[in-house]
Amino acid sequence: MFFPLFSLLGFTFEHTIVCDRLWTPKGMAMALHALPPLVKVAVAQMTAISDTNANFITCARLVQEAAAAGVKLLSLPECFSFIGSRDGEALGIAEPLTGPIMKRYQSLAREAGLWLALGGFQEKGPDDKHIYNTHVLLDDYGRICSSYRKIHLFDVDVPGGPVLKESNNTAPGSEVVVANCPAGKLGLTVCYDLRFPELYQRLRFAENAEVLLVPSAFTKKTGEAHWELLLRARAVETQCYVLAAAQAGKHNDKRESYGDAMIIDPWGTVIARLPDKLVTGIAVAQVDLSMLQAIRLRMPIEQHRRYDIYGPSCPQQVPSKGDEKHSSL
Ligand SMILES: O=C(O)CNC(=O)[C@H](CS)NC(=O)CCC(=O)C(=O)O
Repeated sequence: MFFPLFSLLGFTFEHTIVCDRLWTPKGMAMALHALPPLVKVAVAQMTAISDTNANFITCARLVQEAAAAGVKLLSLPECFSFIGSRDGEALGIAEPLTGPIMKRYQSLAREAGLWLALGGFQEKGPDDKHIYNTHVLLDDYGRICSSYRKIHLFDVDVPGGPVLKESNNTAPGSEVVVANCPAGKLGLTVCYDLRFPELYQRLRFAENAEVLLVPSAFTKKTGEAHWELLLRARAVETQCYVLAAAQAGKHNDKRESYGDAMIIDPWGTVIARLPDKLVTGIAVAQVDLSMLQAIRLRMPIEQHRRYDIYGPSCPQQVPSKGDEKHSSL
């Protein structure tokens, strides 16, 4: 009974839920407010190289394309500004967030009038040997709203693929970051973070995120095996939208990324993806927060959690009594 009903996602389903909500006191209160508007969002796919200017030109084109399509939030992939061909090359181009590279992207967001999530910027690090891999959110005036420094570094000997040791040149961040934007409450993450569900659990169940950003530069090998699987799992288990911008194709002789940028809804359905895994472009979809709320209301996994048995994956997850943040709709 339950699942066939759920499979009717769409206007009919949404309408049913909206009516259902009216029967609860909170639903009544909600009915007095307008439903959350549908907001167009997009993810970008590109092949960054070791030339910040060339990459900027590509990003500017994608931003203009997004603005022309009425997009309010565009997510650019990890390393949108630079992918080096030698180990440690990124150290040479790293800048503080107040530097000229960031200024150019700020102008881009302001001129296009859209929010721009810069999925992994080479931010000058704590010492000469390390950068931060920083996800920066710009608003539609080009102001820096939030920044998140990648906390899980990719030190992996990929089976059948390259050995990468991100921590050689990158220092990890230490904070979980959420930020409000017109598309909802964003959870900022980067690439390899995707493999650590505890972070996403915290973003949803402690920080109340609604849209998870996972800008990436996945390796070809691991992308083939895990990319879509992990993204859809994160969407389903958090009941969030997932925006996954991606690097794609050959950056240089040694480095190749998987591509397949996509947008997933809170039911786990891929609602937009680049038609070709290797093409440069954007994929556009609408974020519908009333649909997200409907799913959370009908399947209240937030209330069904048994922290008393298996413990929280982070202490912040345990709701304190009367904490509004943790109550369902
Ligand atoms: O090194 C740079 O230039 C920028 N950083 C990256 O591209 C990072 C670290 S090497 N890549 C990943 O995290 C891939 C994760 C991945 O592929 C997986 O989890 O399977």
